[in-house]
Amino acid sequence: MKKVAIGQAGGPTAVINATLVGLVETVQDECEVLFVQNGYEGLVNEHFLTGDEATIQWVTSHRHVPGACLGSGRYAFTDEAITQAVTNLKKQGADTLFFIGGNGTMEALLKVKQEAIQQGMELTVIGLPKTVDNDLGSTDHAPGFGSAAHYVAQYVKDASRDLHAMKNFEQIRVLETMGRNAGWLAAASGVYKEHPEEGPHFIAVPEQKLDRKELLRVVKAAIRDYGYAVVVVSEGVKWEDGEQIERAVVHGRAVLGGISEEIEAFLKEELQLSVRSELLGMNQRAGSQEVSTQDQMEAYEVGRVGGEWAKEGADHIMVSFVREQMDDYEMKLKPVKLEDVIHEGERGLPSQFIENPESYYAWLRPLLGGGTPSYPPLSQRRVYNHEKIN
Ligand SMILES: Nc1ncnc2c1ncn2[C@@H]1O[C@H](COP(=O)(O)OP(=O)(O)O)[C@@H](O)[C@H]1O
Ligand SMILES: O=P(O)(O)OC[C@H]1O[C@](O)(COP(=O)(O)O)[C@@H](O)[C@@H]1O
Ligand SMILES: [Mg+2]
Repeated sequence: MKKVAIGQAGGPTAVINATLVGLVETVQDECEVLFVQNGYEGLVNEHFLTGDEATIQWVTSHRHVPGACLGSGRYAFTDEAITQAVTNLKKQGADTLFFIGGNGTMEALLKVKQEAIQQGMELTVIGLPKTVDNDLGSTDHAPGFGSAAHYVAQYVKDASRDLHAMKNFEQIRVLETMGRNAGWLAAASGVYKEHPEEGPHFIAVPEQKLDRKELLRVVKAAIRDYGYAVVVVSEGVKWEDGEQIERAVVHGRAVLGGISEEIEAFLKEELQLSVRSELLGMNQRAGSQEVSTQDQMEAYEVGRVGGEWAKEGADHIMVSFVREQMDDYEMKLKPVKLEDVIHEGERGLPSQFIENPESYYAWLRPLLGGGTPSYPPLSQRRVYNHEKIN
């Protein structure tokens, strides 16, 4: 009987547990299951949970629960730690290792495979994708992103209504999204926009440097035409002459954020209007109230299919999504080599999607589940009080 170790690593999502449940339900009859707690740290420090009946039942009760029920986290997985991880897996008698995670997780998984080869251990490794940033390479998208995109788009649509209602008091809102070096999430903020007066009016993505003149031009035009302006900025955006803003470095990884505050200060100074910046918050990645039904279904399938492929002998691959047709979305999965995923690095928003947002929205819509209810246009009566803006 195979012995399968399973862990989750990196930032959690609203649907990462669905992938775990899909996998566990697929392998539990034929394999012994060993859960790894707290990401790669659990492999090194032997935070294992035996997959007995009660534990399996507890894990599978998380199918619709956000977070990462095994514990995830970020951990300095050094070469020494990797050697220890493989030694521990050997000690446990595990012959297969699954990790559910993003680009960092896949890189670590391949390192574990290479170390196992060094130690003469036969270890199958399989990666199951998750990301809210959609920066994972060699796949059309990954579970977690659709829900996060829906969350951001709905938030921005509603924030427009909030700000429009208050425009005699506050005129500009700057909303900062997650995404690290990739603009997929920030760019998704416009997918539910139905009327020109609705926000977002300006979106800044990390793939392009932020031009002060252009920002000012668009914000002024929105204030002039609609009386208010909504700006969306991805946490990884740099000014044309600036660097990425790092709030901290933890285990060698930068915690990004703060560009929205700088934009707030800039626009206040330039326009002498009331401006508020806001971080959309950590629930972008794991909020359960905005889960996309498509994303939830796909997350489970990724786990199920990964389990099936392991039974058929797959090794050092990640389960990935392919899209064959743009206009008729059908979920299709295929194995890709971990080396290829890693080789691609952090995948940014393609320039054709930046230049043509409608083509991006067409690509994105199938991943959002039910989408959003339609709102009527904002008030047609223009009673604005910003003579300063011309
Ligand atoms: N280059 C690497 N070498 C070894 N381990 C890594 C590497 N990158 C990431 N990891 C491990 O994988 C974990 C998950 O990666 P991280 O980048 O945090 O999230 P994600 O997998 O979502 O991109 C890290 O916390 C770390 O333990
Ligand atoms: O504060 P942290 O640890 O950087 O977490 C926030 C980050 O986590 C993420 O949600 C996801 O990161 P990973 O998928 O790479 O783990 C990023 O978008 C965001 O930058
Ligand atoms: Mg990552």
